[in-house]
Amino acid sequence: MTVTTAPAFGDTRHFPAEHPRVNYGRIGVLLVNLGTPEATDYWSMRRYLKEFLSDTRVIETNRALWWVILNGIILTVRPGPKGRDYETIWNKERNEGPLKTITRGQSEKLGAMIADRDPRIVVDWAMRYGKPPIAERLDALQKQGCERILIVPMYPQYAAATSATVCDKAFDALKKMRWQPFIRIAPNWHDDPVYIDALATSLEGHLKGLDFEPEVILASYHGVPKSYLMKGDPYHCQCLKTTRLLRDRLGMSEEKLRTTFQSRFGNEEWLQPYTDKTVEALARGGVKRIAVLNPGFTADCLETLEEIGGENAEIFHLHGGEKFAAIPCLNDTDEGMRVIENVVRRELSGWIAA
Ligand SMILES: C=CC1=C(C)c2cc3[nH]c(cc4nc(cc5[nH]c(cc1n2)c(C)c5CCC(=O)O)C(CCC(=O)O)=C4C)c(C)c3C=C
Ligand SMILES: [Fe+2]
Ligand SMILES: [Fe+2]
Repeated sequence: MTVTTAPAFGDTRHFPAEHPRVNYGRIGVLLVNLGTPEATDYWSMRRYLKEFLSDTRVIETNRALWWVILNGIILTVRPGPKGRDYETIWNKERNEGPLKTITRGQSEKLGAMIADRDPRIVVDWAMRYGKPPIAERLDALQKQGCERILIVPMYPQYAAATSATVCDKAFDALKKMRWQPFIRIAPNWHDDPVYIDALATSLEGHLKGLDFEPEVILASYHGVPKSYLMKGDPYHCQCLKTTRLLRDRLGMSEEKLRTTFQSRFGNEEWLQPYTDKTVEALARGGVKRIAVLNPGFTADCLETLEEIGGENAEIFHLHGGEKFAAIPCLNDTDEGMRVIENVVRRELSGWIAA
């Protein structure tokens, strides 16, 4: 049969009967965040931590030595207490971590926001560790006819331990595909004016809702070992730039809005100043009121809700601080969605009409 006009997506009328049915003509967008355990019990926590901490992009320590430390100590000692931490933030209604609930929400809202733009676009989401895995969602997008897929690592600042490992995993999956979709990777957006504006609007809104004015505001980012910076990872500089642009946008001084790094792991030196040590020093130094925001996290999770809203609030109060506010992440709020939509629309250019 001769095809005279381009078929609509999924239109298989022109396939000879003996050909397999193949969908085509669609464009996929895959939001990928870090991942979260499936449950808070010891074995679920252990499975999650094992997958996460076996990633050579996350832990760059000598393989043989790390295998002994991971299997001999960490996977025995850490799952129990960390599972109890997850319990405190768990979404009981959906029986999942908040990172998953929020990422799903972002994907659904983005789908609705760009459907009007081009009906060929399909939006989906995946997790680098745990479920749903990247390979499964890439496969599902391809089965729906996505010949082109934009992968969006959900990190405003690039780090090999986060953004690059998403790409590694996606390309591992592509290696097994006969008809590979064409792939684009969305770049990080640490200095995008839409992102800086969203952070500023969100922060101003939350500050207005407080019954106090913070003397100091910490922009706390997830840390990485200092050695990663020395090997050329741009993460540290991108975090500092985000805070600087936010400070400029809000007209705040360097004393008032400061960068810190949290979630230190192991004995190596990580990026400094450390959030917990800064919170303690501020309280000890007589500062009574602080707020902490997490510009590097696109979704609230253990590290923001429990570590900042729980642990660090406790440290502050324990050392004489009085008022502590943990500012929520952008999540799937209007401001947060504006940031994601802006990145996605820009990176789809050339694939969809301007
Ligand atoms: C040990 C090495 C780790 C590096 C390097 C690291 C970098 C890094 N992580 C995030 C974002 C998140 N990390 C989260 C949890 C988490 N991170 C580590 C370790 C490293 N992270 C561990 C072991 C854990 C699990 C909890 C624990 O055992 O302490 C999360 C939260 C996930 C959730 O389910 O809520 C996020 C998000 C970034 C952005 C980053 C480097 C830039
Ligand atoms: Fe982490
Ligand atoms: Fe730097």
